[in-house]
Amino acid sequence: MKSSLKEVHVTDAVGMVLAHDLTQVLPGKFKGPLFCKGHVIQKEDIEGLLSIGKEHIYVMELAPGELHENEAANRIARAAAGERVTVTEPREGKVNLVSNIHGLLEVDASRVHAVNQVEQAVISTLESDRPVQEGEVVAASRVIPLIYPEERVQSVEKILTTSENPVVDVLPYQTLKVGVVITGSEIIQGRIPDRFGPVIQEKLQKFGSTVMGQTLAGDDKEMIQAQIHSFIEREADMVLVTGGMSVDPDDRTPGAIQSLGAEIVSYGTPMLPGSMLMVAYYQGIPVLGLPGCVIHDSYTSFDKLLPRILAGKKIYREDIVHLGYGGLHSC
Ligand SMILES: Nc1nc2c(c(=O)[nH]1)N[C@H]1C(S)=C(S)[C@@H](COP(=O)(O)OP(=O)(O)OC[C@H]3O[C@@H](n4cnc5c(N)ncnc54)[C@H](O)[C@@H]3O)O[C@H]1N2
Ligand code: MOO
Repeated sequence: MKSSLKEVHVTDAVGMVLAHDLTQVLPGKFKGPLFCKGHVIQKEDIEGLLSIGKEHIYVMELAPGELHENEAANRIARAAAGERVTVTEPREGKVNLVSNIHGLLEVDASRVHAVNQVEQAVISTLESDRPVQEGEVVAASRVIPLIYPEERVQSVEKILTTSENPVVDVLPYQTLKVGVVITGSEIIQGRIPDRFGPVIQEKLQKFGSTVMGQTLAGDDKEMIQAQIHSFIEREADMVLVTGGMSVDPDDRTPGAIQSLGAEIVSYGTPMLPGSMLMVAYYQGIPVLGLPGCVIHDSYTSFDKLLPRILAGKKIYREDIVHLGYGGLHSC
């Protein structure tokens, strides 16, 4: 590095980079750093420096082509952030990316990996496709040394901006009208009360969507199909069919969805619980078969996929395949 030290009067030092830690000594009370090496001197620091007798300090002069860690981290964060993400002020060389909304985090993992290949550049994120809250820190950037070559920041910026899609953004949830078809002879005959409806209602409400209606179909394939059709005619944005997803002769849900002529993305997922889930699209509308475990397991493949669907993403076979790795929650 070509940076050098220069002695300056503190009143001329605003915006300059402190070259070493500055210790404050309050006899009998405190001894410790007032400012650390690398601190960028602010106007409001001057009085504190003068009050401990520091009229002159050593500052670090950056040579052309060198950046202070704060500026480097800031440039990386800005190049990564999408429109629903706010970049915070640098603190100790780290910049946070904060979600502006309650939504689904979208991270391009391949570009994150590529940035982290650049020597001593860091971008760290939460996992993609995860629900995040407004104000939640979703990613952070930094560089390792105090002084960092600008050309490396330029390489990072190039990687981050290779596509017009940002590397880190948050998708808002859409408000969907959801039709619910409850299967099971024990429910339609009133032998046991329905427990699926309230669970679904609560799960949808968390993301701002609503149940437009709920019907009972027993274990009758034609009735299940007719009720799915009826919801779609009434402009449902999604239909959920509950129960009857397993291998017993009375489990009619997969067959009913299949013989509608729906595009079946998957019957079965490699996530436990929730392995008996079906994801299909009929006339472009998501139709899901929900296995019994959704009632009693708090986190299943349905909970994993629902936020994606509500954020307007289509579920592909590859998304289902990827549920297995890290997808063992219980069995
Ligand atoms: N031989 C196999 N058996 C099972 C398998 C398998 O692969 N091979 N998979 C197991 C898994 S995993 C699950 S999950 C369940 C899937 O169950 P279903 O979706 O078929 O659920 P049902 O049989 O319809 O119901 C299970 C249980 O929950 C009660 N239920 C269902 N709906 C409601 C409702 N709306 N309200 C209240 N209670 C409801 C139902 O009465 C049953 O007691 O299959 C495993 N078996
Ligand atoms: O679909 Mo069962 O789906 O894992 O508990």
